[in-house]
Amino acid sequence: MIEATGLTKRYGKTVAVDDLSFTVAPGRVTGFLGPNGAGKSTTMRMILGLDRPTAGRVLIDGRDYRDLHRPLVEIGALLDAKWVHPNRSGHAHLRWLARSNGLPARRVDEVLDLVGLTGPAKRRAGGYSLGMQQRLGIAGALLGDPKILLFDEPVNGLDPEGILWIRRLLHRLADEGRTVFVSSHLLSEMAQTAHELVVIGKGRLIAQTSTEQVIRDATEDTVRVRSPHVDRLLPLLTGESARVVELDGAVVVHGLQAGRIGELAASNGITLHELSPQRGSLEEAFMRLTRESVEYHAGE
Ligand SMILES: Nc1ncnc2c1ncn2[C@@H]1O[C@H](COP(=O)(O)OP(=O)(O)OP(=O)(O)O)[C@@H](O)[C@H]1O
Repeated sequence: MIEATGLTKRYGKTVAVDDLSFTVAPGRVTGFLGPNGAGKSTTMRMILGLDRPTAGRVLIDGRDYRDLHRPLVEIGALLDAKWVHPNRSGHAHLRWLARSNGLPARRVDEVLDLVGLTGPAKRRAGGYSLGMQQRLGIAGALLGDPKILLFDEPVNGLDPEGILWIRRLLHRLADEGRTVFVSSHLLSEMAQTAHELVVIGKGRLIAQTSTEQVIRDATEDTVRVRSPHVDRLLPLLTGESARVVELDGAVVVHGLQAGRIGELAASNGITLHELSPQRGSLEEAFMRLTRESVEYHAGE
């Protein structure tokens, strides 16, 4: 469990994190979302004791990071996959990490196997692809078999197979009862990966709830309808106070359920070629929620 209370970080006049309170529960994947500069990395650094809060605090299973006796056993993190000496092999990097944290050497082979990096482990890390670097970073986070895991942009630059692999890994870690906190700008991926979301903008909390609820609250479900008799259908829909927008030869209906539209069509002998409920996306929800918090809009 991660608990942030009134967490605040100022750099001179910049308020990077502003009175932020949230909790990250075990057994779930919690996504950490926010526009560029929202304060996600700063928050993660404070969780890991790499930055000292100006005010407020963040606790890891009830304790401050600085009070953890063997941090890697309690909390593992991937903050920057490039944080590896380029001339060291992946294996040597992990062995050094294990030794400096009092972890057994056999754990190195275990985590290399877990992330599928056993083959190239003896090659110099400077020659690793981005995907291999991410896997090595994740191996480092898993080294101490911690109950809490933090991943900052783990799918950054990965190919579809790598992204799918990360999604499955995060789900497995959560299923094992771990606390998994992960930031990403890939919203379609987060919609499939995260059970819960913490959304911030300009350092402040915008939403903390389930991914489904975030989408439901910030978007409107619509129904897409195609019919050869649109002219007869439209007055029936607007007669029930629905709002209709014609788009690409179809009608997008706001404010009326698919079932009711089907009933109206059937009882009036109107043929339908399509009747498909459309769910709002996390992208739409995110845009709406963070509209006020984006520092720079395109075209400015
Ligand atoms: N060491 C620092 N000194 C001064 N300002 C900083 C420092 N680190 C971060 N900031 C500022 O704090 C704010 C939050 O930055 P942060 O990197 O935490 O955001 P982020 O949500 O991780 O952004 P991104 O999605 O672009 O990675 C930004 O305005 C940034 O410029």
